[in-house]
Amino acid sequence: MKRAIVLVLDSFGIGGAPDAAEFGDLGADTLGSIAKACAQGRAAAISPRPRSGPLYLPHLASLGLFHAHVESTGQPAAGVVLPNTVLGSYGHAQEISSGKDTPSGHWELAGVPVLFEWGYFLDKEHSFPESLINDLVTQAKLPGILGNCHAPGTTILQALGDEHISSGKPICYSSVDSVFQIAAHEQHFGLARLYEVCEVARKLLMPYNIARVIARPFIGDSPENYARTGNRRDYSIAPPAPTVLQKLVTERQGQVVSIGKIADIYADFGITKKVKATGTEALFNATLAELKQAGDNTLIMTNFVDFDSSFGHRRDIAGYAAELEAFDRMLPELLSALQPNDLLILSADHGCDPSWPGTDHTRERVPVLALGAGLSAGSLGQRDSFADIGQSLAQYFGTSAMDYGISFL
Ligand SMILES: O=P(O)(O)O[C@H]1O[C@H](CO)[C@@H](O)[C@H]1O
Ligand SMILES: [Mn+2]
Ligand SMILES: [Mn+2]
Repeated sequence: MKRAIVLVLDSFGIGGAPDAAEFGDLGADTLGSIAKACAQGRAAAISPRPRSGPLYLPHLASLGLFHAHVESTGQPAAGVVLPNTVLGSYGHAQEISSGKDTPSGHWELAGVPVLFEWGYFLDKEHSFPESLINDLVTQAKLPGILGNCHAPGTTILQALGDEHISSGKPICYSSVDSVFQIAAHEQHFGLARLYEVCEVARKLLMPYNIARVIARPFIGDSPENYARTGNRRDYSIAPPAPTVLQKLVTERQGQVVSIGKIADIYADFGITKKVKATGTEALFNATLAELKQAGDNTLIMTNFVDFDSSFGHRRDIAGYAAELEAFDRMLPELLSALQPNDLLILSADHGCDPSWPGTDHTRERVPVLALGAGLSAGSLGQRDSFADIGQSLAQYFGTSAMDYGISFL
């Protein structure tokens, strides 16, 4: 029986990208920076997850996480003792896609790097062309829009949430990513209405080559308590070539189970079942439940978005550390549910170093932690593309080969 589980810890980079300087990210290292802050006593948290002291990830360590990090950066993570033996194969992968965004990272993981340039809204103010705004206002029957700038998604709610509610104008914003994000209140504006507006925007943005429109619904009644909800929805374009997910479905009649926002990121291509869940525990439990009932030729792929959206972009080092430690505590249950021929892969789609200036992603290598399917314990070394994961999955499931990547199986 062939079953693979791919866990994408969104934004969990391990430094060391050879082209980091081109992105202004030389020295960015999500894991290393978190470990350093923890070792220096700068990452204590009280709520929602109390933590203090050195970063404690014993199960990820036994899968080779810190070994991979040392090989990626040449620096041991602060305050961490490397285990003498590891259970699985570990390596670090660099990205060949042009961007450090979520679709690029995920598509490359699935064997399809993004070698073209996305469109971007580069201006930090007045970011969107007037004709685009006019078309959106007309076609989606809006009284206008707010925002029209680069912004972190939480602070823009504090600034414009009240005006949004009183005017009925959605809040449109972007970042260094190829995104058009639309925030609107779930009750006052309406969730279904927000999704409709996003669909109109998705069509209008096709000529601009924008990777994603993102619906950012929120709740609350004042700037102090406006909060985004789990009803976020990402509208991606189709991957530029068939991913390993699609090949598994079409060539092997396999099943691909999306947990969290995976289906959104692949624009539903190659997905046979979608499971939504909000929060790291719920995503993890959904993964476990799917694993327990998965049959032959099944790929379960989960995106753990909170690392990125709740902690990385928020530059919340203690929160990121606490979330990693919580994830680590969940791992044994998954490891014990694996059957001998199952293939487990843990990786990430880009970095988002919470100690880095600004609030954007950081260009980094990602961990490749793999267990099962006859892999022996030890280093997989440097992987020249995230696509090595896609190629390995192609080999494992016996699909035709991907155009990119070298299998580590
Ligand atoms: O600040 P928020 O809304 O979380 O936005 C972040 O999320 C988007 C997708 O990763 C990026 O554009 C980034 O800026
Ligand atoms: Mn991401
Ligand atoms: Mn992000």
